[in-house]
Amino acid sequence: MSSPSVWHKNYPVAQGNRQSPIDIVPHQALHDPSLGPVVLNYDQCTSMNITNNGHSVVVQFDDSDDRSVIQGGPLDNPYRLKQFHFHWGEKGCHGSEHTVAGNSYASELHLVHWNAVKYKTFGEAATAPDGLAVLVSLLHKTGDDHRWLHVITDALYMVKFKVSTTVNCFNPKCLLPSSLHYWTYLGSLTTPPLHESVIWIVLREPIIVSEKQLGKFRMLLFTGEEEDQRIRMENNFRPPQPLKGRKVRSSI
Ligand SMILES: NS(=O)(=O)c1ccc(O)c(NC(=O)NCCc2ccccn2)c1
Ligand SMILES: [Zn+2]
Repeated sequence: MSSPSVWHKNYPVAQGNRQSPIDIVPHQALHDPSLGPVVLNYDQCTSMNITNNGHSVVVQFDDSDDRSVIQGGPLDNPYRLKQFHFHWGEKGCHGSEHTVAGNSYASELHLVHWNAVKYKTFGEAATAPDGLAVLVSLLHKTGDDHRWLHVITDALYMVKFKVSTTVNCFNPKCLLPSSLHYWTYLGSLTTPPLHESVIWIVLREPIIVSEKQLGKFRMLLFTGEEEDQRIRMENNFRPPQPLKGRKVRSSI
């Protein structure tokens, strides 16, 4: 598992001008009245499987048509939902990738979408400046269980190693906060290949999850069943990157 500090050796774009994540400073964000609400049209049944890919746990969706899309807000086209995944720490309130006024959260959910109007495949979109849109939900650890996150955390024991299992009819809308107020800025993938192709939409309101639910993410392994070394999957987050003059806009 290579660490973020050495990524620039193989991926020079790691030191580029629109890298993610960033620290969001709310009072420095520009309120842009032209920014409308984000609209989520997620079809109930396009989820397919949940996979431990050795870097995170990913729920993949059928993106062969426009049944599950995000549109509006900063987006000029509808973007198709392809997958969602999480980033988390090893304890406490560290583990999110984006921070807010220097404060990090215990975990962060990324809902990854691609611009299927302008590009033929996800791979092509992933290298285009307006190719991807990632919707972010910050996970705040307090006490109570999140009533829907357990659907995911209860499946994690099945993907402890680098394997996949099916997940039917999971609508990720249930993992979002009640308010869809957001900050938005132009950035990149937060893992190699770090392509600068992401329009980031970070929801302001965190969702509340429990220590128990977070603990289930931390029992995942980076390693496969056949490997003799067992390395716990934790701290799979990149720290905030330089803003390099970018403006963060807010929807309210
Ligand atoms: N974290 S993120 O920016 O939302 C994001 C979204 C879609 C992606 O394909 C990726 N990156 C990704 O899949 N990279 C290939 C697998 C990988 C993941 C982590 C480290 C090294 N390689 C990141
Ligand atoms: Zn991510």
